[in-house]
Amino acid sequence: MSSAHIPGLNYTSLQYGDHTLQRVAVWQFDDDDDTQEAHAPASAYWIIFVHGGAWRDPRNTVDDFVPPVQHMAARADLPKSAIRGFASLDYRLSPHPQFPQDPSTPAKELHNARHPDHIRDVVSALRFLDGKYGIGNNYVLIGHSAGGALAHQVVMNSDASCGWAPAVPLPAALISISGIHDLRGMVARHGGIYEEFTTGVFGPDKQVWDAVSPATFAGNFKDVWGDGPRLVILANSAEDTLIDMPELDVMEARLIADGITPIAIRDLSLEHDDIWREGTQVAALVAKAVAKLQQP
Ligand SMILES: Nc1ccccc1C(=O)C[C@H](N)C(=O)O
Repeated sequence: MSSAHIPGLNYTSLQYGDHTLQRVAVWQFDDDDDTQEAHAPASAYWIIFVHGGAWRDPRNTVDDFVPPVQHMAARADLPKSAIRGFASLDYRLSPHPQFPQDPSTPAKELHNARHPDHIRDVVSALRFLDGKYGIGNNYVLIGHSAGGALAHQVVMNSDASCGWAPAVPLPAALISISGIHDLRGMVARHGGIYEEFTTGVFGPDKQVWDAVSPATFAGNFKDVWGDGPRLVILANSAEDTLIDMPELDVMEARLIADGITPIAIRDLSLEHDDIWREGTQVAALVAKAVAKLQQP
């Protein structure tokens, strides 16, 4: 029994491509079957997670969502009637200097991705889930750290200025936790390892960094998102030593400029990766999003 098995939930691991990392983990309530799916109320949501790890850290996986799912499954304010299922997306990773791979590593296990491979995979995974479960726009997309950049990029992908992959239905709500939103600003403030992974993933051209960064997106978030609730929650922890508050501030200002007022939460607790590892706060943010979406 893997750690991904959670009491009361059915766990499935599915591949959306040939690479071992092109996989999604899905948890559904035990008594759900496809017939009931079809009759789920319109105000029930899929809760979909994109893990972080600077686009490259092999220690971050689909399993990062297990503690939050455990907490969500136990919350009275997230009843089965409000949740269609939980999913966690993996995507191909860039090389990590601390985890070199043997040259004989098969292609389907190699970590040699470069932008836009990561976002293409995330969009492919969403298309795969939509095809299998008919999700449409009825989902809350959560990203942690680099996953926060990827979650915003799912929306940006529908704009002609990006267009990395064929468009997919956009989420009803987006939650970016400790999200990376502005590569140029982040690298200017911290340099070092931040510059190393940014250059490794996106190359050295800062104009490319601006084009891919949610805070400096060439389009307009409200326009590209179209109709729907367009709910955004940005949440950071003051105890996070990897992602600082300006990374949230700049995204909040950007969304307001585009006509979307996000909910900004600056008082999460815990260190960067302890936020998902502990899980309670992620579950609470999802409960907040679902409550907002269900407000008449
Ligand atoms: N998510 C981040 C955000 C900002 C700075 C670093 C990270 C990292 O994930 C570092 C990771 N441990 C790495 O070595 O790739």
